[in-house]
Amino acid sequence: MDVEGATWPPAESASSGVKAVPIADYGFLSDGETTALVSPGGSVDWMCLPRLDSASVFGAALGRHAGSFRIAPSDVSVPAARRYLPGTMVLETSWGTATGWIIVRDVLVIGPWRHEQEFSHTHRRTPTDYDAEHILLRTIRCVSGEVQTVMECEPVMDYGRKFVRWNYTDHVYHQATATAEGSDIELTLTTDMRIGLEGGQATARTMLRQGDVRYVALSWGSKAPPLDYADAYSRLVWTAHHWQHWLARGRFPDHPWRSYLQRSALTLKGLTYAPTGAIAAAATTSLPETLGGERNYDYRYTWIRDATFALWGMYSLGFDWEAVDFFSFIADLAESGDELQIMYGIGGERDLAEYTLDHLPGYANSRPIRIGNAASTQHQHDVWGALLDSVYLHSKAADHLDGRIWPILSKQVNAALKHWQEPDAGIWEVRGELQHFTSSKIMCWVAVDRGAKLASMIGQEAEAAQWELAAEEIKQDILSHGVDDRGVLTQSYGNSALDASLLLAPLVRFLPADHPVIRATVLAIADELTVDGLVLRYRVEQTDDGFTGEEGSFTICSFWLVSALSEIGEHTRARELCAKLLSLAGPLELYAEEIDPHTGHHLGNFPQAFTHLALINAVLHVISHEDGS
Ligand SMILES: OC[C@H]1O[C@H](O[C@H]2O[C@H](CO)[C@@H](O)[C@H](O)[C@H]2O)[C@H](O)[C@@H](O)[C@@H]1O
Repeated sequence: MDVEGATWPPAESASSGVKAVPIADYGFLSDGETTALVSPGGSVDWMCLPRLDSASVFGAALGRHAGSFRIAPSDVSVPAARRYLPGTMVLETSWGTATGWIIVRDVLVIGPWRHEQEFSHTHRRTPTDYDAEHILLRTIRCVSGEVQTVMECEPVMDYGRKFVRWNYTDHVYHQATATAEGSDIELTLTTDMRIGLEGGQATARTMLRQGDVRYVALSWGSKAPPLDYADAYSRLVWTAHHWQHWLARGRFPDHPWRSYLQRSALTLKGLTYAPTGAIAAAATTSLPETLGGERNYDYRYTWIRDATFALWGMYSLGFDWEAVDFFSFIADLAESGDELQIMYGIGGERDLAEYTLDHLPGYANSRPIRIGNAASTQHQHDVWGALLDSVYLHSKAADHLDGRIWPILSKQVNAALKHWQEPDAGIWEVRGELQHFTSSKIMCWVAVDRGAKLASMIGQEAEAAQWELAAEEIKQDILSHGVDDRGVLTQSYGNSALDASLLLAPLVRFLPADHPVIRATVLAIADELTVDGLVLRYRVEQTDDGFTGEEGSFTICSFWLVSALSEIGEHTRARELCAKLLSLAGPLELYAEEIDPHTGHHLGNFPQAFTHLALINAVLHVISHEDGS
């Protein structure tokens, strides 16, 4: 962790006096298998190996003794500038010192597909042309003057519990390996700097002069690391081009807000676990929703809801291959015969039993740190609608429904029909008493409505007619029990609380956007469920969600409000809110789950798919109105 926070010196750890890095100041790296967070101070404070949901090897974001990997000038802790190389996931940090300037570039390396002689042990989807190389590469270039530069690599395996032992290899002073008892991970550090081994730390200190270049590669797989700068540089360039080519597949409007759309698309792709097609909800666990509070969860899993909504966002930008992979992931799971869970491990694991890590202090002393997620065994009745809607969207455009998917889908429609009258934990996964959540019932309507449309698309007319009738019955039930005296959709049957999940009603076309119930609901949420214009999920004092403490505004809900305001014709309000939300992005245009409406600080796991997918939908809504379409 940085000793000085860059733009936000917030919560101070009582035990250490060290300031936490503002969550949204982290840079996000991904190779489609694992992810990393890099602080403004040049420290990799979060990386889990070999998968993004494995135990961390760098865990300083949750406790400064849990491992970090820093490259920076010896005497400066705040960089001059940071950016992604345009259209890529290559992070560039520029450092100005009293004596000169260096530029550090960080990347998780992707190279050409390399399983030619033997099958991959992890990939289940159709092979692509590219593959993660399992290398975290950091390059340094001195562009003027001279700069004393330090590298400190201190991994601690198993979330900071297993200290490593370093050993040199035959590449004298230029390569060393790190292992820890009880851990399968072997790390190899290769560099053209001279490494010293000090306990659990591999370090280098060197004076770089104008024109000097250096690299450091940390690798953990079978692919050989670069042995010289030229090789390192060409791998960085290959990876940069890979991201740019991927991005070029999308359709982005020629608009000042384009970069937010592009960063969101890259982030969603970066949260995708390429071997299976699963999309993780976020790259982290237990970044807190309230500083010092207990609302800390593990998001490194794939929720059907989050992932299918993400595909919705990607689809609007022209990306559809990711959907094919994700549907195949779902098909693998569904064909095993068990009921569809609301979430899975990114490798398809069903058991995500939750436990806490009590040895870590947590981000800004926010405890507990949770691994696993107890919500995985919940009944959340929106899940069938989320899946059906996503498949419908993709099938409608292609005018084709994959034969493998149909039996799975019809099973989900029947599940919605069987359970829609029962209470559930809802889209917000409350851990209090089950309720008749109105938004869950709306999503059951979505499941049956889309099921009917898909059935008709493939000529199953009898089923289509039956489901159309059933969908209408659900709709009438909602309108009879889930609307208050003001004509506003309520959080649950018989309870007049507001809930931002009802902003989905116009977005999923439950009722036409000019219907009085939709207009009243959107305006009530805009006026009564906001703090400084930012939307809360619900009022914590009105909702038994099973936790204590406040939470910030939920950014997905604020972006949903932008889309919903657009839908009901409140274009000026929609645009103003959208502009405000974009102005609250992190310096690298990334978002966590929540924003504290009083301070603008980002809270919760990071970067979060939910926020980025809703951003895409909101921005496209606003831009399409500007275009007059
Ligand atoms: O509010 C309590 C719940 O918070 C988390 O769930 C939230 O994040 C999920 C992943 O993005 C999202 O699908 C869900 O709609 C959100 O409410 C947490 O994962 C739950 O365990 C927790 O009960």
